[in-house]
Amino acid sequence: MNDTLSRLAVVLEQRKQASSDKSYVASLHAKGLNKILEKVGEECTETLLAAKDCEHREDKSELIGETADLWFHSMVMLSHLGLGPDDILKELERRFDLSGLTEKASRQTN
Ligand SMILES: N=c1c2ncn([C@@H]3O[C@H](COP(=O)(O)OP(=O)(O)OP(=O)(O)O)[C@@H](O)[C@H]3O)c2ncn1[C@@H]1O[C@H](COP(=O)(O)O)[C@@H](O)[C@H]1O
Repeated sequence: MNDTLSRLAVVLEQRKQASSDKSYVASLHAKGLNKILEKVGEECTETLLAAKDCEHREDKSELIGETADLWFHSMVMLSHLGLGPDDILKELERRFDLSGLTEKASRQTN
């Protein structure tokens, strides 16, 4: 697994036991799944707006920042539900070399 993702996953697990006053991640876990999903939704919208904004711009830093926020909050969501980046990476690995068009066609014949 990517080293940064795996290190972040370890920190997110540790933060389940941390105090909400000292940790943003702990405060999200304490507020519960609905709050976490609200943050994922917000970050998703902000990412879409940043992508649209930077389409014809050289500087893509805003999109990079918003996508990092989205990935981070998605990881908190997964961690809250007992999953981690390795579960998602395994699924992407399974799909490797499987054309999206072939996969779609196989669903339509079933
Ligand atoms: N990668 C991140 C990360 N990315 C974004 N954020 C926080 O996510 C929040 C994003 O919220 P918004 O942009 O919506 O801004 P906001 O208005 O402050 O948010 P709200 O008040 O609406 O919740 C900000 O507080 C950011 O600081 C992150 N907070 C933590 N991490 C990682 O998680 C680790 C543990 O963090 P703590 O639990 O805070 O120690 C850190 O060491 C980092 O590695």
